[in-house]
Amino acid sequence: TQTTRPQRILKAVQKNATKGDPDSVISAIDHYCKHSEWAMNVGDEKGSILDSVVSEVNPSTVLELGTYCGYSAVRIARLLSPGSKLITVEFNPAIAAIAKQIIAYAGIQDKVTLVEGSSGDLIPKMKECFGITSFDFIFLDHWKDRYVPDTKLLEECGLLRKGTVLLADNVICPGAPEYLKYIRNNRRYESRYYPAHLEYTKVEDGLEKSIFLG
Ligand SMILES: Cc1ccc(Cc2cc(O)c(O)c(C(=O)NC/C=C/[C@H]3O[C@@H](n4cnc5c(N)ncnc54)[C@H](O)[C@@H]3O)c2)cc1
Ligand SMILES: [Mg+2]
Repeated sequence: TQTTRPQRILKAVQKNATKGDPDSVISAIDHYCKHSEWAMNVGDEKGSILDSVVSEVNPSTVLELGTYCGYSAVRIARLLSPGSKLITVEFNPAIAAIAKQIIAYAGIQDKVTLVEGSSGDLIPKMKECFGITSFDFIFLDHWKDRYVPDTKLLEECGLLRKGTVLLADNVICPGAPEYLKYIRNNRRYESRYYPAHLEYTKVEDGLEKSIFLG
C-alpha cells in the first residue's frame, strides 16, 4: 500500500541519520528532499537564518505553529539551553505521529512537547495547560492564513512580552501578505525581512522577524 510523504521522510531519517544526533537528522531530511522528493521543511538556507535568530534570542520558552515532520522542531530544540522548552502544535494526527518519531530519533524529545490540535484551540490553553506565562520566541510555519489571527490571539491571551521574537516562514512563497501588512504597520512590532529562497528551490522566499515592543 502507498506510503505518505512524511512516512518516507521518517524512513530516510532511520536509514541515513545517526540516532541521537540532531544534525544528522537535519542533513538526512535535507538530502532526501533535495534528491528524492521535495517537502515543506524550512530547509537548510532558511534553517540557518532560523538557527541564528534562535541562538541570538536563546529562548527559555518557544512556541512553534505547524510541526509537519518535525524538521524545524529539531533545528530549534538542538540549540536550546538545558531547562528550555519548545511547544510545537500540529493538528494532523498522522503527521504528528511521524514528527514525534523524528524528534525522538534526534534525541531531543526531552526539550520538545508536541501538542496535537489546532493553534486556534490550543493557544488560549497554553497558560493553564503548560504553565507558560509568556513565550520568548515563536516560529510561525502553519497555514499562512492563520498567521494574523493567531498573532492576534497570542496578543489577546497575554502570551507575548516586551522583547518576544516572532519569526514567520514563507512570507513571500506561498506568501502571507495580510501578515506582512498587519505586522509591518503595527507600532507594537519592530520588523525585519530576511531574504532567502523557498526550501530546496531557487524561488524567492524569506523570513519576517518581528519583535513585540509591549
Ligand atoms: C503556491 C505554493 C504552495 C506551496 C508551497 C510550499 C510551501 C512551503 C512552506 O515552507 C510551507 O510552510 C508551506 C505550507 O503550506 N505550510 C503549511 C504547514 C502545514 C503544516 O502545519 C499543520 N497545520 C496547519 N495549520 C495548523 C493549525 N492552525 N494548527 C495546527 N497545525 C496546523 C498542518 O497539518 C501541516 O503539518 C508550503 C509554495 C508555493
Ligand atoms: Mg514553511
